[in-house]
Amino acid sequence: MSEAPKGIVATNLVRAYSSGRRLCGKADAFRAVDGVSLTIAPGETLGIVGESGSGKSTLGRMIAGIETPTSGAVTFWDEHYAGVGTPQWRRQRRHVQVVFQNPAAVVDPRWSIHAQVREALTTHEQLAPSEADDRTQAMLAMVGLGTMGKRLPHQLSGGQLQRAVIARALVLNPRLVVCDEAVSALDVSVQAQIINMLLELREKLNLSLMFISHDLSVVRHISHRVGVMHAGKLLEIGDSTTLFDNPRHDYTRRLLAAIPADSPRQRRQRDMKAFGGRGAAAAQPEHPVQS
Ligand SMILES: Nc1ncnc2c1ncn2[C@@H]1O[C@H](COP(=O)(O)OP(=O)(O)OP(=O)(O)O)[C@@H](O)[C@H]1O
Repeated sequence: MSEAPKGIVATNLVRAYSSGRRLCGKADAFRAVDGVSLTIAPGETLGIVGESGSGKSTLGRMIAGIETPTSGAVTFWDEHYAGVGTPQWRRQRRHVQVVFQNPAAVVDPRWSIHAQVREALTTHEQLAPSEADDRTQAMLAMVGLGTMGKRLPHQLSGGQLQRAVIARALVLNPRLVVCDEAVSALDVSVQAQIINMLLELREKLNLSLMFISHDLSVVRHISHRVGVMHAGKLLEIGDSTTLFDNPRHDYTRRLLAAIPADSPRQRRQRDMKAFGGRGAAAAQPEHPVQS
């Protein structure tokens, strides 16, 4: 019997940047990410929270393989990331996709969304034109844009455009999607629709998700486990319910204090209303990894 897939394993990741100052004649460096180790299992959603500047996006970029760590390593289903730009890296890139906050910034305003999703697919796979069209259409239908493929980006709402960007990421059948503030720019009701769609697709495609967000209630809702970043370090990481109900660290308690204080019942009602009653509990990861 083959061994169970291992997902993502990050070990002691450090990313140092120059602070722009010189100390005793030497360039001074600070660590945006400072010794972070974590795992994400197949099918698991790991939420990452922390104040602005705590290193969440830098960590996400290293996990996605688009930023090279100063030290430490990421293995992706047992393979180390190859150097950025190498042929091996290009092969690995299709398995990990990133969805950022502003969809308008990452689409080509002159191309229809069908053309953009199709192009992502045909860049990585040699397909007969009709098969490329069929798979593109099926993916657009999966994100609720089945009738909108011919539209240009400016003919879509912000939420529809983010769906198109998600379709472009998922058409390659990635194993991991890093969502960096992926719903933060959207209206609350549209956020809930996109989150519900991600939850459905996560189950359908057995996706691993790294979900970086300032919005703790969304993170709580979508994540199996949550990590708290502060000044480049992972202060604590654990099961979502335990971390939110019983944080170990003072900093986490202060961060959680920013969530509107409502009772568990009110919270459930709010979640039911916004998310149709589904959440992290709806699907357990295939191979949960304990940190
Ligand atoms: N390319 C870079 N060069 C220099 N410093 C950088 C670079 N990228 C990020 N930083 C710095 O690293 C630190 C962490 O940044 P990062 O964007 O990872 O934080 P964040 O937690 O995602 O913040 P936010 O929630 O505001 O997006 C910040 O102090 C930032 O200014």
